[in-house]
Amino acid sequence: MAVYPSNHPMVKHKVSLLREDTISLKKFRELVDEVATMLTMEATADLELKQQPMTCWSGNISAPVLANKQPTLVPILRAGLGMLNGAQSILPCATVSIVGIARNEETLEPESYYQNIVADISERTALIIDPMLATGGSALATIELLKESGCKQIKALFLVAAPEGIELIEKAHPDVDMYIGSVDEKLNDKGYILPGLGDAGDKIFGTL
Ligand SMILES: O=P(O)(O)OC[C@H]1O[C@H](OP(=O)(O)OP(=O)(O)O)[C@H](O)[C@@H]1O
Ligand SMILES: O=c1cc[nH]c(=O)[nH]1
Ligand SMILES: [Mg+2]
Repeated sequence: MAVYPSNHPMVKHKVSLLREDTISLKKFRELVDEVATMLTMEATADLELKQQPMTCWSGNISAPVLANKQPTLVPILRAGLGMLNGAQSILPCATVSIVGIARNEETLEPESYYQNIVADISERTALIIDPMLATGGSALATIELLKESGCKQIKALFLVAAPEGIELIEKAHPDVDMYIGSVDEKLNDKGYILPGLGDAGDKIFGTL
């Protein structure tokens, strides 16, 4: 298991811009998309390659291409959809396995309402995408669902994560790698990340 907080200055800069209280819907969506793209680059830096013979303008060569099927992207509805375009810009042939989970805002427990996992999940790395890792309950439920479905390798990408959520995932699923835009300070008494972004789903979809 490894936790990879991004060290890229542009990721840090853009996550800081996302925190601006008066940010517009358009700007929030654009920044979510941009940071998702950069985290996907970081999370896919170890994709396996194989040498493939091909005919090039200068003759026959052997060139590196992906050795395996592209990952399946796993957006956790709703907010995870905001990261989908950015992730697909790096992985244009990635399949999409959608998981619908809403956190019960009273109990903070994840409530699952939809799932559609690709049939060949055992042959693909799953990249969970969700802007927020708070208590970790939603990510934990998603990881368990993916493993029950036969997934053998899971990575999870979050724009902002609380230490509480990271610890929960680390303990329960030490084989899952986490790529994080910013590790924030803590959760407040309502389970929101501080300083955080507020409710990411509401900000992406304008349901504030
Ligand atoms: O780590 P947790 O404590 O489980 O909280 C994080 C979850 O909460 C948010 O989704 P939310 O339930 O608000 O649904 P939404 O995307 O529809 O807004 C967020 O996008 C995560 O999925
Ligand atoms: O800070 C938080 C916690 C859960 N969900 C969010 O969107 N934001
Ligand atoms: Mg929400």
